[in-house]
Amino acid sequence: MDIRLGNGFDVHAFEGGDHVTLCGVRIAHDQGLKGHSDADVAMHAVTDAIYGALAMGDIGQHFPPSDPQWKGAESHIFLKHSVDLARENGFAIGNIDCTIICEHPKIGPHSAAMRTRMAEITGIGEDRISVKATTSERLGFTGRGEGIASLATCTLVKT
Ligand SMILES: Nc1ccn([C@@H]2O[C@H](COP(=O)(O)O)[C@@H](O)[C@H]2O)c(=O)n1
Ligand SMILES: C[C@@]1(CO)OP(=O)(O)OP(=O)(O)OC[C@H]1O
Repeated sequence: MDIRLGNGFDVHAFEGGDHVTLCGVRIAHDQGLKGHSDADVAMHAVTDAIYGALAMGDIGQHFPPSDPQWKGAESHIFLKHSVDLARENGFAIGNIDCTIICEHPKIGPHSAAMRTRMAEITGIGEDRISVKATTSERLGFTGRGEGIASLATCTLVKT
């Protein structure tokens, strides 16, 4: 069986605002995330994990931050592109595991909605999608509340 493993990592800084979007779910917050797109740091990490498993570059190569077309874009566009690319190359997504690193907002109350939204976009079952969170114990840039980091892993299985 041909199984591919991919990983992704992304960081976005906080700026002024009243919400963040994580895994496609809008969460009210006293700050927003800075980015060319909607700055969905978690969905970007998942997207990069899929590109990584395919050995087909990264999100910035497919959607350059210099391209005004992607200004304010919703990140489901990027995730869907990576999923379509996987299918076109004969792969199905086995599973996705995403970790969000921040002190605030608390992710736990939103993780079910995040899994549901990612299942809608990827077309795989929620039982194959994990969204977890951790603080960094107040250490480093996430610990100081300067931004949010996210890690993701995925497997692709040859169909
Ligand atoms: N932004 C966050 C961070 C953490 N959680 C949940 O709290 C648990 C404990 O976090 P520690 O960093 O102290 O290990 C963690 O396992 C998550 O369940 C969260 O929901 N949102
Ligand atoms: C997503 C893109 C789209 O222009 O912009 P950003 O929202 O800044 O996000 P980043 O994680 O820096 O990835 C680069 C770009 O592909």
